[in-house]
This record gives sequence, C-alpha cells and structure tokens, in this order.
Amino acid sequence: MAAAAAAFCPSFFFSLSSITDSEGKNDNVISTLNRFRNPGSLLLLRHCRGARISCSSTASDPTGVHHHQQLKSRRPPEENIREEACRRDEANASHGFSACYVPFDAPADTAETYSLDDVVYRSRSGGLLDVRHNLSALKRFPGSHWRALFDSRVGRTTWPYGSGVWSKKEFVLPEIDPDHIVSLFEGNSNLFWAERLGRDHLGGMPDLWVKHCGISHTGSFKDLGMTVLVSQVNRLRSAPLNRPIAGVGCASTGDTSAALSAYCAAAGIPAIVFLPTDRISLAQLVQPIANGATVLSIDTDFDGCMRLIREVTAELPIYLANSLNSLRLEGQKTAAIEILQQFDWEVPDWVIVPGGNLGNIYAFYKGFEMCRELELVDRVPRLVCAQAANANPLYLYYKSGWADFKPMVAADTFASAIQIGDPVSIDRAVFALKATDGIVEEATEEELMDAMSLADRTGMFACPHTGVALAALFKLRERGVIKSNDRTIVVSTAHGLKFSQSKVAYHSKEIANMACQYANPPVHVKANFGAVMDVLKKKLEGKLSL
Ligand SMILES: Cc1ncc(COP(=O)(O)O)c(C=O)c1O
Ligand SMILES: N[C@@H](CCOP(=O)(O)O)C(=O)O
Repeated sequence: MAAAAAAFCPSFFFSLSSITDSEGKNDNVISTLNRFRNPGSLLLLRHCRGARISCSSTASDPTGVHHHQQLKSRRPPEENIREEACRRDEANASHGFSACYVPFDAPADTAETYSLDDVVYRSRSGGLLDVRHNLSALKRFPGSHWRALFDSRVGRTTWPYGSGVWSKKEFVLPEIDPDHIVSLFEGNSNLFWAERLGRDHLGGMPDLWVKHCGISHTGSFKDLGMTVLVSQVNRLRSAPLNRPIAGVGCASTGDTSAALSAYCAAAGIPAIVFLPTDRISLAQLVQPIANGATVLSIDTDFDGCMRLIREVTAELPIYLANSLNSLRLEGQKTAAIEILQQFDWEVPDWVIVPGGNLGNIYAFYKGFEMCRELELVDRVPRLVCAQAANANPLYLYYKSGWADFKPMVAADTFASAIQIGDPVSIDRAVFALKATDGIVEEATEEELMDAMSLADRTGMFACPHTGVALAALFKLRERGVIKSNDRTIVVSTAHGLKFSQSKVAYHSKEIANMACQYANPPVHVKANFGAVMDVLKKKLEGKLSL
C-alpha cells in the first residue's frame, strides 16, 4: 500500500536521483517544481527508469508536451527495440492500471469477473463479455496527462508505442509485458480530408473526413484488434503461464482471417481460418494462404462458419479470434481515440461506420466514451451504423423501434465482408447506438457501388464497405440530418485493392440491373498516332486549343 502511494507521488520519482538536462546542467528549482505540477513529466521520467540517468532530461514546452528525442540516448547496438523496452519496463501494475472481463453491461459492483488470462468468451448466463478497466486508477491522472502522453508517442519506433494501438497501452492491455506484444506497427492511419467529395458532391461539406483504417498492414481495421488478441495469446503460451493453446482460429469474410494469419505468422503461432467458399475476394483468400495458415474453405456462409468455429473452439485448445472475444475490441477502440487525437482532441459531430458482425461500432463507442469518462474530451460524437440492404438485420431492428430483432440469411453483396445475417455483437451495437443518439442506415447494391465509385473519382480508392458508409452519408445529407458544417468522419474499413474485382465489374458495366453511372472503362485503341489523336480529341473536346 505504501509502495503504491509512493508510486503516485511525483516527489517519489524526483527523489530517485538528481536530474540533469540534456546538456548535463542541473535543473533549477523552479522548472523542477513546474514538473511536479505536470503529470506528463512524471510519466516520462518513469519511462527512463533503469536507463542511463544522462538520458533523464524532462525538457517540456509550456503545453506540457515533452520533447521525446531529448529523453532517449541511442540503445546499445547489441540490444533490439523489444529488449530495450524490457529493460525500461514501466511496471504499470504498480499504478493499479488493470483490466478484467465482466458480463457485458454488468453493474459496477458485479461479482462476476474473469482474469484476462482466463480463456472465456461468454458470461455465466451465456451473454457477451466486455473488458472493464480500472478507471479509478486511470483517473488519478487528469485528461491532460493522457492527451500529452499519447501525443508524445505518435509515430515513433519505441517499442511498443510506435503502434497506434500500443501508444495507448494503458487504455488497452495495461498489464501485458512489452516482450509478449506482437505488433506490426499498426494504427496511426491517415485521416483523409475529403475536400472535393464534400465540396462538389455533398452540397459543400468543408469538414468531411475519411479515416483510412484499411490502409494498414493487412489492408483492414482488423489489424487493430488482432495485435491485442494475438499478443494476449502469446502471453498465455509463454512462460510462466505456459498455457497449452495449440493455435488461434476464426470464421471470416476475409479480413479477420488475413489479420489473424499475419499476426500469428509474425509470432510463430498456428492460425486456423474458416472461410465461406466463393464468398470472399481472391486477394483476401490468398492472404492467409500466403501467411501459412490452415485454411478451410467451407460450403456455407459466414454465419455457418461462425457456428462451426464456436463449436470447434469449445472442443479443441484453439483460441477464438472473432470479435465475440472482447479483447479484439480493445484494440479496435483505439481508432476512435486516434480520431480525437488527430483533431487535437476536438470531438467530431458524426462518425459513420459500416457494420457486419457489429463489434466495430461498439469499439468506436467504447473508445470515445472512455476518453469522455477520463476527461480527455467532454462529449462523444453521434454514431451511424451503415449496413448493406442485402445484409441488414440491424437496420430492420432499428426500424422496428428496437422491438424485434430477427437474424436473417444474408444475401450476396459487393460489400462481401459484411454479408452477415446473425451478428454476434448485436447487443453491443444497440447499446452503442442508444448511448450516442445513433442512427442506422442501409445502402442498396447500386447505392454503395455508386458512392464508392464517386469517392474514387475524388482521389480515393474505397472498398465497397466504405461505399456503404458513404451512401449512408449521402442519404443523411439529403434528409438534412447531417448538416453541411457538421464535422463528419466516414470510417473506411478496408483497402480498395482487396476488392478490385468488384471495381472491374462496375467499370466494365457488367453488373446486371445496375447503370454503373460512374463507370470509366478503358478505351482500346489501335497502335497508331491518328487513332490515338482521334480518341483524345473526342475526349477532351472543348478543353484543347489545338
Ligand atoms: C471491410 C469490413 N468492413 C466492415 C466490417 C464490419 O465490422 P463489424 O463486423 O465489426 O461490424 C467488416 C467485418 O465485419 C469488414 O471486414
Ligand atoms: N468482416 C469480418 C467478419 C467477422 O468479424 P469479426 O470482427 O467478428 O471477426 C471478417 O473479415 O471476417
């Protein structure tokens, strides 16, 4: 107890040794006192414990943001970044930062809790679980501290903070040893200012942004959750826990399987993926194959694969990697925190997320709500969940006034990664939408393909799922629900290159009953100057002064 109290007392740290700045001069009393008032300096000093004291400069600017480069001396050549992190280990546990599983939406004083080291996916009553953080421990530091700390870590190579997920480690898996973390430096994704789309096609929206979660290691937002899940498995399989987990498995529409396979391959852990035959793109199919996963192509849809993987993981020592496992959402929620950070901690008005198995919409809510609760920001944005009309159980539920949820058999959609009729996170999604005064929208095949193709015409290369979210935005603008000056974020969930076949079909105008109004097929021309000139003159009519 006394040790814990000491760990929270700034003077404890500052009494550890005399402090020298980067030029080796003694700190003066006033600046040292200033640092006592600044919790940011507290943590940064702590990072340097165990390192040479000459690297202990806590130079800070008046905003309390520290100049990281002045804090670090170059690591010895015989040490890699992981080993360096172990030496520098923060011992978060001593701050009481911790997390456990509780039943989803359980009261604060629930007695049903599970360690994150337990292999458990469902509560005693068969309901969903949630990861609950020790918020009182995190609240001992003000919101300004967390903002400055997270900002100080952006885009660095310091293990594991260079990752957009692990830069928020205290909010994600506070107790994991950096040595067990399996990270591919995910996150820190581009927030694209959709200037031309907003200005020319949405009635003048100057504050429209696309969060490119799909411009990522395996080409989708799943990397954010998978780094957390595979890191925890790595911890479980390693000493001292040495759990007999033979592999990690998932059912997938193509993105979860790609992420799982890559992270498992990086860690040397066997991956097993169940894919619905002929329902995922070729690019997605080849990803787990290339990463050496065991790939089962099963004659059913995603929901059928999901039922099978749940049965199999109940029988075999295979750890379940779908978002039914709430660990995944801890990583995915960092995309919400990253959006706030990218706006210098100003809260946007709307965030539009395409939904399938419905874990991600809750993850966004959780990230925003955690920042509100810990006073990094003062409110949360309104959330919109966008579904393909061919796979719209949440939309129908919403339209019934949340009266009647009916799982369905989802029909084929170009947004194949969200062709899901029985989403496992339905309760989480409803909770997130109710808590944010949220909305559910749907998009037909033509609407989603047109929205995607129009966005491409303004410089993006969107996937069909992003098309679903963009189509929802068009509808909400038309209805005047989203106003022209509202700061609006569309979440792009996958890289368009994974779905190039659907773009080829659209631009070849070979889709039945679809006008493909933005199709731009290539022109086949004979290999002679006259023919090329004829085509160009026709194309550029009125724009050339020849
Ligand atoms: C590209 C893409 N977008 C959106 C989603 C929907 O995410 P969620 O299942 O968490 O609703 C998925 C997966 O389901 C996906 O792979
Ligand atoms: N789109 C997902 C579907 C499964 O979702 P999960 O988040 O529960 O793993 C995929 O790519 O498999």
